[in-house]
Parts: sequence; C-alpha cells; structure tokens
Amino acid sequence: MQEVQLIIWDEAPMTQKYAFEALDKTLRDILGFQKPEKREQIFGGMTVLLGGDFRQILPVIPKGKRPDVVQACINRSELWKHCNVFTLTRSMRVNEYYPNGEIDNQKQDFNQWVLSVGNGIVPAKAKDGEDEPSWIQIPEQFIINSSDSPIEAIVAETYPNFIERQHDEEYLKERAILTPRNDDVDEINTYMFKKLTGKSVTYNSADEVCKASTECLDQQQLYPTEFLNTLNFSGMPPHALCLKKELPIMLLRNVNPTKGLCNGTRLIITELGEFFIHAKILTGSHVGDNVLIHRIITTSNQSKWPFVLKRRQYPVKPCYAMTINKSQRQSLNYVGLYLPNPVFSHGQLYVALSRVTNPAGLKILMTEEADPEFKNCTRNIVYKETFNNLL
Ligand SMILES: Nc1ncnc2c1ncn2[C@@H]1O[C@H](COP(=O)(O)OP(=O)(O)OP(=O)(O)O)[C@@H](O)[C@H]1O
Repeated sequence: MQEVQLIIWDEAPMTQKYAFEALDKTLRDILGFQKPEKREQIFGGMTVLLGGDFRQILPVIPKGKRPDVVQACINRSELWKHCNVFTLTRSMRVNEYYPNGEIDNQKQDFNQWVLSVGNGIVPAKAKDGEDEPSWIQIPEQFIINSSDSPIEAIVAETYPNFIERQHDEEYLKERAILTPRNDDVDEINTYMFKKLTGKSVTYNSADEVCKASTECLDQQQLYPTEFLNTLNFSGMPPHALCLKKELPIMLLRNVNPTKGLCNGTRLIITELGEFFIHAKILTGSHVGDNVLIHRIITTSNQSKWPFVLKRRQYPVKPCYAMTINKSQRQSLNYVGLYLPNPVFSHGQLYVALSRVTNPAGLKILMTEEADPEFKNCTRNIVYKETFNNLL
C-alpha cells in the first residue's frame, strides 16, 4: 500500500478547529502504532497543508455569537502555534498584468478595493443604535438602480438574452446570481425555471424520521410523512424537486470526489431518467464529463425539530442563483450580487465581490435606503480579531 506523504485541507478557516484536533489525535494514534515517537509529533509527523483565507467565511455555528465563531477557528487552536504561515501575494482570478507585463490600473484598483473590504479597512458608517460602523459605499460603476421588480432587474443584468441563450453551456457556466439568503435564492431560481423551455419533471423524495434520533415510538402518528414532506433545511434538497433538461444544477453533497462530483460542483442536466439524472460537469477538475447522479439519503444535521429527518432524493438544486456561502471556491466572469437584505456574517461581502474574474462583470442590486446619507451603502461585516495572530 502506498504511504500518504501529505494531507491537503482547503478552505481551512471555515472548518471548526475540533476537526483538525481530531485529525491530529487520530494520526498520532495510527502512525504511533509502529513508531511510538510519532505520538509526540504534531499530526503524527505528517505534513498537513492548510489552504484558505481568513477574510472569507468562518465556521458556521448555529445560533453562535461573534466570540463563538472566532473561538472555533483553527488559529484559536493549540495546533496553530505549530503552523508556518505562507502568504499569497498575487490575485490570479483578476489578473492585473497585461501579457507584456504592464499593469492594468483598473484591475489593480479593483483588487485593492476588494482586499480592503476583506480586511475591513474601507471607511464605514454606523446607523443609529449600531455599535460598530459597518456600512460601506459601493462604487457607482457596480450599481444596478433598484426597480419595482428587483428580481427581473438582477436577472436581466446577469443573464442578458436568456430566452435565446438558455441552452448555451458556456453562457451558463460563466455567470451566477449571488445573494445572502436561501429564500431569495429559491425565489430567483423559481423565476428563471419558469422561463426555461421544456417539460418539467417532479421527483418526490421518500422522507422518514431517523429512528435512532428520537425516543418516541409512535413517530408515524406524531410526524406523519405528509408533515415531513413540508420541511425544508438548508443544504438539503426539497421533497418535490422540479427539474428540466438543460437546467444548471449544483451538487449538495460529495457524491464521488474522484470523479469530480463534490459538494458545490455545477452541472447541466442532459437527460431526466426514472432512476438517474444524466448530467454534464460544468466546473472543477472534470469539466465536460458526462455523469449519472442517483438518489442518496441526506439527513438534517442542524434542525429545530426534536428528530433527524432522513430524505432520499437527488442531492441537487437549480443554481442560476446560489447563496454567497455556496459560491465560495467558484470563479465567474459575470456576477449579479443581489442584496435585498445586507450580508449577515463575516466575510460574505468579500467572498461575493471576489468571485468575479473581471471588475466589468460585477453588478450589484441593493434595496434603496430611505436615508440619503446611506445611498449605495451596504453592510460589510469583518471580525478583525480573527486576523490578530495570523503572521
Ligand atoms: N498559477 C495560476 N495560473 C493561472 N491561473 C491561475 C493560477 N492559479 C489559480 N489560477 C486561476 O485563478 C482562479 C482562482 O484560483 P483558485 O480557485 O485556486 O483560488 P482560491 O484561492 O482557492 O480561491 P477562493 O478561495 O477565493 O475561492 C481560478 O480561475 C484559477 O484558474
């Protein structure tokens, strides 16, 4: 068997420190079995490469307050003092160099502005009753003027000529609408789904209560299937999943990472079968591959209900629009940032602004503020204390 030499863990800042601590203990245990000195070494002497940007989304702690989030990060773990930090200095996504080596000033300014947003150093104002100034001015060039039908406006801006180009893979692949909340994502996807031509097929899930999660024996009476079908959880497909051929979808689980089918991979549906969805991969390392997706059992892990729901369904969701959190790792040529409500957690504005490969491809639609002092302003939340011990 080949020996593992290196473990690479991407997006480390959004993983709770306990996961790394568990990995540390496990590796010490396994590798120390034959060589006892490895028990004394960090990660059992294995090299672990953590990648990530603390300006981006931090661990999600349900109902957690700011200190809970900051304390859950890897740089608040005992392990951190054993880490060497290497800093990347050049943005490869928005390449500010012309082929002849000269600098494109517009792109350089954009990169610096996005970094300042991420570092929380763009001048900000506070509204009445707020402790911390967090409202920043968005440059005029990115603004879409708000209209009576904001969804129509953001769709028209991000997906121009959608009726003619709705089947064009390149067109679909290079753009997305980003927004902070799942209900806005669903509203935009439903609006665009109706515009997509072709027959809609609805796949209903099989739902049940996970028996190990509750002591109640009479589950069928307390939680009938009809009730379970009405429940929706973020990151879980709905009971009634409506799909059409040529709809862009996103995977909600790691289905088969070696084949490029990871949580967040975008695909386009090529055929809707009875037991499989045929799809073509649009993003990641296996672009262009034709794959089959089958139903899997997903469970609700953070639920307000006193039970865990088991849902057997295709782990996919339409992705004309996606949440900002889900867009992390994506690179897009055109981004429509829809902010009917401002962002609500650290790094979300930075992640949204830094998805785009060219400043010309970024458009932002915000709800118009009644107070003229806050015209074209939106909230930028940065937990600066997270950066304290990075270098
Ligand atoms: N060495 C390189 N040469 C050319 N392009 C590159 C290089 N490295 C990265 N890129 C391009 O830059 C973009 C961002 O790369 P990548 O997704 O690896 O960055 P990242 O730091 O993980 O991004 P993020 O964490 O913000 O999602 C991609 O479009 C990628 O193709």
